[in-house]
Amino acid sequence: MTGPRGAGAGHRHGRDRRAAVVRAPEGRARFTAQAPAVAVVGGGIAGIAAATLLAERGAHVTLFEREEGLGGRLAGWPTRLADGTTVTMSRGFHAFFRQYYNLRGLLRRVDAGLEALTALPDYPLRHSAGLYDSFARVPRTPPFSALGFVALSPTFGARDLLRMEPRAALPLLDVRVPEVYDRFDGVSAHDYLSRIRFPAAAHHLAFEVFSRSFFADPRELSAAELALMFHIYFLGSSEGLLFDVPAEPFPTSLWDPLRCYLESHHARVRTGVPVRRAAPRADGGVDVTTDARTTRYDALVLALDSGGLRRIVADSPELGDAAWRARIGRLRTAPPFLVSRLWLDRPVAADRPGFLGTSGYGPLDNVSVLDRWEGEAARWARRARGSVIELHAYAVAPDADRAAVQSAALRELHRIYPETRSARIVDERHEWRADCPLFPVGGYRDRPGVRTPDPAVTVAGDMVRTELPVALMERAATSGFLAAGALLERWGVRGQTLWTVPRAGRSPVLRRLAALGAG
Ligand SMILES: Cc1cc2nc3c(=O)[nH]c(=O)nc-3n(C[C@H](O)[C@H](O)[C@H](O)COP(=O)(O)OP(=O)(O)OC[C@H]3O[C@@H](n4cnc5c(N)ncnc54)[C@H](O)[C@@H]3O)c2cc1C
Repeated sequence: MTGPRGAGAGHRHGRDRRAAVVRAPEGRARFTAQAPAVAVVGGGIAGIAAATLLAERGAHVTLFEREEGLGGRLAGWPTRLADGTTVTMSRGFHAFFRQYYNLRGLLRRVDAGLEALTALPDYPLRHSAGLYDSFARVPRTPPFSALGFVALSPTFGARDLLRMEPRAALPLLDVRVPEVYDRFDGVSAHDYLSRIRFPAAAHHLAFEVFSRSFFADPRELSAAELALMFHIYFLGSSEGLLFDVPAEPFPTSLWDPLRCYLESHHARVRTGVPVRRAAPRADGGVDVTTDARTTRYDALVLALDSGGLRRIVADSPELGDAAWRARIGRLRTAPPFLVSRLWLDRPVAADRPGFLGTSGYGPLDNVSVLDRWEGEAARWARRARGSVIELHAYAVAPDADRAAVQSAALRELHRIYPETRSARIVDERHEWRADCPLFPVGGYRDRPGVRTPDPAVTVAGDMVRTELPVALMERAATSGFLAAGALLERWGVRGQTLWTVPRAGRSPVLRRLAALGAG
């Protein structure tokens, strides 16, 4: 299925010459007569990707989203501040990495030059013990990226390097999906890193930040997910750890244009409409039930967060088979997380980066200065002569006192950017949610693939097994295209050409080294 870039493979949009193309099975360009009706449930990235491809091919698509707006975890909604301004609240900072080829392909449908995205120049990390790491000067092409990071990072001293257990680290040089799960899904990220004897400071700084970005404590996270992440973002791709962020709030930059695009392809977008149940029909179709009615569709894409998928499957006793239903029932959701946004009456120091990953600062995982990159926040900050700050705290204990966590995050902000101590909070919003998937040790076998026992029903979302090296938003987009493609294939219509970072270690030298580790 994969091969080098070639005719019909689509454009390679990144800089990595080894990025892999995944061609869809051959088929008609689109439906002509008698196009099927398809329901897509869930209006996050996965559902939007699936609905987009199906609608482009001429299917009659209805996209159901429970919330009032599209975007799922990247939805935005208006909120009125104490000073009378209406702004857009969201869960804020999301890094759109350069190796997110399929997500970028989705966005290019409405923004060919990706002008709605703006680059952040660095990904600095700071530890409370005083260590500071930066990826800005690190070369982007492996293995120089890893070597450069080690050479430039104050977290790797010569003594640390000598203590490391290189043999245990070698498999990181040749990560393949799904083999990485066979090998490492039974080990926690924490135990694996301890085995490598990663220098404690680097462990805290780089890996804890990474692992917590998966909303999990490293003691719970599968080492396979961590190894995969290492491959995608670091050793397996020459795009580097560079990323972009939307230059305006998510609805303006992303969802409003994509909704128009869907509607221009005759898709019906039904926001504020939760789907309650689905039931297979004897004629091969599926009945989809909302609070108002039950409607027959020829096929169904379930593009939900893991809790939403569990709920619908639990309430739809005829869907799939017993084994599949049991696996869905075992899917887990990561602990709650907090996104706090503060509108302050004074600016932060001019040299503060737009985004800073943090470690060792209590519950705080990162700090964004939103007005550095989001137009709406920048306009508010200019008018108020202030700043807009966002704090993220992931993997919070479910029974934690939430007000205390919010106060602790603010105290840590004061430590990191002391000039904020004297700032007055003009207004603040605190979003507590728990809708990210958890990838626990040994959990891979339970995660659903795109296909289900019922050929008329497919699944998409960032918890789905795609057998490709993709994660987070890119897994959502990729699985959405694959879920739509699996339906199109049945009807002899072509799916989406996809791209991924290389599907194995990049160079023969690294692969040979990795083979030593396997011995
Ligand atoms: C704070 C935060 C920061 C993040 N940062 C990054 C980052 O920097 N980089 C990155 O790549 N990823 C990041 N992520 C992860 C990213 O947000 C997700 O991977 C991605 O948005 C998942 O998309 P999805 O479509 O799979 O799921 P979702 O966005 O959760 O979409 C599922 C949709 O289904 C809807 N739904 C549920 N039940 C029903 C129902 N019964 N009927 C109808 N609709 C229903 C939900 O309302 C939701 O809109 C971050 C996530 C969070 C929360």
